[in-house]
Amino acid sequence: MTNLIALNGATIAFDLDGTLVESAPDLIGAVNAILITEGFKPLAYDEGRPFISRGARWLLQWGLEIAGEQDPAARTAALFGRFINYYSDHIADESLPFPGVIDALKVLKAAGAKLVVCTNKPTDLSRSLLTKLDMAGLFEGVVGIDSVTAAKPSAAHLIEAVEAVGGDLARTIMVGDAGTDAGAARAAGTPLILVDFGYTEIPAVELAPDILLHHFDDLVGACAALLNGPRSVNPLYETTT
Ligand SMILES: O=C(O)COP(=O)(O)O
Ligand SMILES: [Mg+2]
Repeated sequence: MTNLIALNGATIAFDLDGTLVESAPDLIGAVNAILITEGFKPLAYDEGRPFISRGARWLLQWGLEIAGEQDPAARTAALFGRFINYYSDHIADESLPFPGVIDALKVLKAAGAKLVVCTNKPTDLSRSLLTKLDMAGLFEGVVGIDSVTAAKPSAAHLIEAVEAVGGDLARTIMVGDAGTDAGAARAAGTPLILVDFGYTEIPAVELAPDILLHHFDDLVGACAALLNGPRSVNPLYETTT
């Protein structure tokens, strides 16, 4: 594949869980490790995956609730530290980058775009996951929930992530999988690309992205179209396969 494309001055901000990385197996695996040691039935994969964008604490509480715990909030508070320790030790046992994402990120970077991770996962866990998957070097910054004044869907998260890498909000695109990402992009006034294979209760198409992505092979073209406008895409973007 050959791509001739200019994205100098652009910043592409990426959600992590469900967008860059299929992290559901290890997140749900960690919930289940805790549930099982506490004598509860495990959470079925399909009962957990759509809700991951609500965060790990919510997922653990959900697992406890549907297993029959009478006071899931209090039990979650008691077990959350152990859950995080377990997850941290198993963060990349089964998690994998989504197909085509690494090649797409390399092309965007080579074209001059700054890449930043804008995630509601804590920054240290995000860095650890990306390092273990050999993806950390692709990003100029990793901005987790603990590194910002307000998390997605607040605009502040996206704005501060762009600032962290010296980017320009007016030349930024948000790429995500869920309502939190859509909310941040809309609030910050940036274009929005959503993948349709991530973790969301509301189908991505119903969140009205500017572009709905079915595969990362289409990411570079989508970014070029949004940043350069349809008329300038053809001369700048050339693909031969
Ligand atoms: O772990 C979470 O809370 C969700 O993370 P995300 O923002 O990368 O999807
Ligand atoms: Mg996500």
